[in-house]
Amino acid sequence: MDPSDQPPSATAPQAEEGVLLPIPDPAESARLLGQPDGVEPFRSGFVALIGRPNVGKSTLLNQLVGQKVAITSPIAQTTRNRLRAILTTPQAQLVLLDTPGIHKPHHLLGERLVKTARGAIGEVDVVLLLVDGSQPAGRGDGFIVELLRHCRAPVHVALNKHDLVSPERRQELAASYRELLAGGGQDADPGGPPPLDWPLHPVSALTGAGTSELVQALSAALPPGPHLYPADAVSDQPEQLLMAELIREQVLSHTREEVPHSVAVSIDRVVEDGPRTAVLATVLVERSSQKGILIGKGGRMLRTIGQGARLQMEKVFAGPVYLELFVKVVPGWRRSAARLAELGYRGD
Ligand SMILES: Nc1nc2c(ncn2[C@@H]2O[C@H](COP(=O)(O)OP(=O)(O)OP(=O)(O)O)[C@@H](O)[C@H]2O)c(=O)[nH]1
Repeated sequence: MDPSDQPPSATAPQAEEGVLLPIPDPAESARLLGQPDGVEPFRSGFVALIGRPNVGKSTLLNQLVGQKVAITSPIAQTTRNRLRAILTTPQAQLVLLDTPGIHKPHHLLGERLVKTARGAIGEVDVVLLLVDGSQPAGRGDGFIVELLRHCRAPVHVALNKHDLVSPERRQELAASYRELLAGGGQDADPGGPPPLDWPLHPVSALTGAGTSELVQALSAALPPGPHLYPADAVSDQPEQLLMAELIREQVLSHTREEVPHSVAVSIDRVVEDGPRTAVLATVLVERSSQKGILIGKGGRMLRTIGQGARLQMEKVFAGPVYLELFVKVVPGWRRSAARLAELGYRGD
């Protein structure tokens, strides 16, 4: 007999039946987590920080966790790796994913940055869209709003850099973002997508103004849940990655446009040498002219970079650091997928 004629066995999966999952009920979750009645449950979860380059994502992360976990720079596209910063309050634990600014990719590294940012949106409990609130809403903001329109997680919008704006102008700027979310205000196409009611939060990542209200709103949007990391953790980033980022930050702040986008740092060795940590690292550039700039006259530039990075490392790792820096020319490293993967710039 043809096996396909046989009746299905009792244990065979019944594909057509499907499974009905219960809709999450916060009160029920709180009860299961052992929360007494009337007490707000502890909440925890993942928050993706999304925004155009240079809107202040790294500055906000550092401000929220109260210490340096991400590098910042006035040059766009500083953030390359997805970083988890952890913020624990008495009410909640927020695990924040820093994502590279969303922009149009120009080369392989650019494509990976965008892919990492898009990937983060699908995996989180809340999305925080950060915009430069010192400027009216523009087309770039519209692009990201459309990207986020169908995301499953609730979206909150932080209007950053409010310290740069006079109180009168703030209303005007906030209105431009409200209009963007509403679908273009009076000119809106009646058949267009429905308006979005994402909450707006004015903040200054630089001064910290408005950030505690923002944390409260984000915490309330998380599901009830336990601590995901120890309460005193601020980052799950491997130490060596942070060391490399601190060196890259110094390169970005001491050199001009000729160098920044073509620089990567690899940490070659870390040795615990008594009370101090010895770090050997290589700065990779694409052209020998860039190597010349980085080393500087009589090695002066490299010394300045090394000194700055060492001081930052000593702050972050709370102890003396000995840092030795090398510079190496690797032509076209930005375009080489294998080299990117080796340096930890993952596309997945
Ligand atoms: N005045 C002011 N400047 C800010 C604020 N937040 C960030 N900045 C500045 O804006 C610049 C960019 O900040 P970053 O935090 O590096 O921006 P980012 O969004 O992480 O940038 P990418 O890594 O390119 O995606 C830096 O010069 C910051 O000092 C703010 O609230 N007020």
